[in-house]
Amino acid sequence: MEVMGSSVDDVPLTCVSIKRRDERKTLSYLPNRPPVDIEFTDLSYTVPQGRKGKKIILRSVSGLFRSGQLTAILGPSGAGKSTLLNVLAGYRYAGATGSVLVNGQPRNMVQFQKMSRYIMQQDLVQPHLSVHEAMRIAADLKLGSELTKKQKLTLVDEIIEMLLLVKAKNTKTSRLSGGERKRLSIALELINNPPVIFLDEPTTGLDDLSSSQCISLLKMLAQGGRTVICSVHTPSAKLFAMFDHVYVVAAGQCVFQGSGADIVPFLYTVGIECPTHYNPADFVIEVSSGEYGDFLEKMVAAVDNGHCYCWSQRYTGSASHCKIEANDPTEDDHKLDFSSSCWQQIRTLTCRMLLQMYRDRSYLYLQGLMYLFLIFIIGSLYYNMGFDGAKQLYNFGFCYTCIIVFLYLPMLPVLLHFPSEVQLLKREHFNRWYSLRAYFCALSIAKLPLQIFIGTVYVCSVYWISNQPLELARLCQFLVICLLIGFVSENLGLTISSRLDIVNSIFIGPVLSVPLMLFAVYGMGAGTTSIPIYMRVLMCLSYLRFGFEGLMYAVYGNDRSMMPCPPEEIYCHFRSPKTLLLETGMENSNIWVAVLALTAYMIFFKAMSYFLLRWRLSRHRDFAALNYVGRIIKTHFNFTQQHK
Ligand SMILES: Nc1ncnc2c1ncn2[C@@H]1O[C@H](COP(=O)(O)OP(=O)(O)OP(=O)(O)O)[C@@H](O)[C@H]1O
Repeated sequence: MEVMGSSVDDVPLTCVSIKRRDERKTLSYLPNRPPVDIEFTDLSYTVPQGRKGKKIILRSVSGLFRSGQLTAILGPSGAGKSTLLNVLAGYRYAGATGSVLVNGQPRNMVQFQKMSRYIMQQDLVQPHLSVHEAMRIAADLKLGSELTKKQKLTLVDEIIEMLLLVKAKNTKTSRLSGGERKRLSIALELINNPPVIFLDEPTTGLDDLSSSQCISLLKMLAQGGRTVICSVHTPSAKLFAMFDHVYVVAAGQCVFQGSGADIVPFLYTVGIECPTHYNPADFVIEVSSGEYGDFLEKMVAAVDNGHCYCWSQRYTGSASHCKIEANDPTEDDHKLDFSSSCWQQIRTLTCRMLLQMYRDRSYLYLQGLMYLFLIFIIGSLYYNMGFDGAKQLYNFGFCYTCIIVFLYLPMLPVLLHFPSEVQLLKREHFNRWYSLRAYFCALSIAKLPLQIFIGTVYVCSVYWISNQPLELARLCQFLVICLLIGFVSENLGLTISSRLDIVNSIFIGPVLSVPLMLFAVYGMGAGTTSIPIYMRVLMCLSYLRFGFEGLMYAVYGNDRSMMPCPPEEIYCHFRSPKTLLLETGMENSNIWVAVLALTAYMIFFKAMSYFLLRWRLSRHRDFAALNYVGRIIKTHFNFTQQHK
C-alpha cells in the first residue's frame, strides 16, 4: 500500500460529490444567536483506574470547530470520540486538562452550557406524550413568556415540518421509529435555537435513508450558522461527502483534521494509497486502527495532533499549520438564561407529570388493584377485631401491618421508576430545559394527589372493616400518620434511587427496610430501662417507630374507654387500652411527637435526595467528598456497572 515519491496531485479522489437541495429554511420567532467557534488546545482526559492508576483517554489533542460547518468526529471504536464530545460539550470535564476557547475566549462553562445542546446517543424522550405534546411542553419550558402561546405553536409546527415529523405529529413517543425518535430529539433541542449542537452518533441504529435524512438536516442546521459537531461510526461515502469538516481520532490522538476530500491526499502523503472506489471514511478508520501497518505516529505528526486546523493538499510537509482565525468574542451577546421563571417551570413540569401519570393507565390500574387486594386481605384477617377486648394483640398486629403497607407501597414504585427517569432528567437538565429546584418541586407536587387519594381510600376501608373506634378525630389521626409514613417512605425511595440504578435500588431499598421494621418494634414490652442507650438511639432512627407510636395513640390513646369482651372469655387482659399501651412501652406516646418526627424525616429525606441528585447532575468537583465515596461504592459494592 505504501506509495513513495508520487505527487499529491496524482492521487485519485474517491469522495462522492453530491448535489444537495437547498434546504435552508427560516423559522419564525426563533431568537437570533451569534456564531460560535470552538477551539481546543492540548486537551487531555484521564480517568482514575484501580487504586492509584490512571487511564489516559485523550492525549493532548487540539482542533477548531467552526460555526456554519457540519463537523464529523470519526475514528475506530474506543478511539475517544464520545469522550472528546463529552469534554467539549462540558458533559464530563473533571479530569480534563488543556484549554477550550469559545470565540477566542476561555470557555466559561456556565455561559457555554447556555449556548450549547448535547444530543446523546440514546434517544431518551418523555414517555406517554405525543410528538406535538412533547414539543409544546418543551417550548413552554424553554421559551417561557418570551413568545405568546400562538407564536410558540407556530414555531413548534414549523420545526415539526422542517424535521419531517408531520405524519408522526400525534404519535406517542414510545411508538416512533428510530429515525423519527432521533429527529424528535433534535427537534426538541432546536426550540430555542442553540448556536452549538453536539450529537453523539446520531446515525447509529438508523437505516441508510434515515441516516441520510438526519445528516442532511444537520447540514441544513449548520448552514443556518450553527456549529454542529457529531461523532459518527463509519459513514457511507454519500454521508461522508456531506460533512464540511472531518476530525479523525485514533488512540486518543488526532490523526487528521480538515475537509473530507483531503483525506485521500493526506493519506498519500503519509505513505498509504486509498484504493479507487473505496470509501475514504472507511479507509481512514482502517488505517487509524492499524490494519495496514503502523501509520499512527506519522499521521499524528502530519497534523501536529490537531494543531493543524485544516490539513489541505496545498500544504504538504508535516505539521503544516493552516490556522484559521476564530470569530470575534461574542460571549456577552449570549443572553441565554432560562426564559421561563421558576414558577412557570414548576407549573409546566407538574402538568407534564400529571398528564403522564394519567396516560399510564395500566400502572394506575395495577396500583389500584394492589391496594384493593390489600384491603381485601387485611380486612379479612383483622375483620371486626378493633372493638373486641380479647383481640387487642391481633389489633396491635393490624397497626403494624398498616405501617408495613405504607413503607413498601409508596417506596417500591419509586425504586423501579426513578432511576430511568433520572436519565431523562440528566439530559433535560444538562440542556437547560429547567432548574433542578423546579423539577424537584414539580415531582413533589405531582405525586401528592394520587398518594393522598389512594392512601385515604385504603385507610378508611381497613379502619372501618376492622372496626376501629368510629370517632372522626381518631380516624383523622390514623390517616395522617399513615400518609406521613407513606411520604417518608417515598422520599427514602427517592434518596436511594437518585444515586443508584434500578438493580441496586431495588436491592438496597428492601434491605434497608428490614432494620427499620425491626427497630419499629424492638424492645416492646421490655421497658425502657433495660434497653441500652445506643439501642434506644437506633430505635429513634427508625421513622416507622414514630409512626407506630402515632397509630397506637390514635387507636388507644386519649383516654379511650374500656372495650367490651365476649361473654365466653374468662379473662380479657387488654380490654383496657391503657394496659396495652403500658405493656408495649407506649404509654407516653403522643400524636404531635409522631407527626413532628415523621415530618422531620420527610424533610430530611427530601433534602437528601435533592442533594444526591445535584451531585449526580454536577459535572465538576463541587462534591469532592461525595465523589470519593461514590467512587468507592461503585468500585467495590456496585452490583451492576451499567449506570454512569
Ligand atoms: N470512565 C471510564 N473509565 C475507564 N475507561 C473509560 C471510561 N470512559 C471511557 N473509557 C475508555 O476510553 C476509551 C474511549 O472511549 P469512547 O467512548 O470515547 O470511545 P469511542 O471512540 O466513542 O468508541 P465507540 O465508537 O465504540 O463508541 C475506550 O477504550 C473506553 O473503554
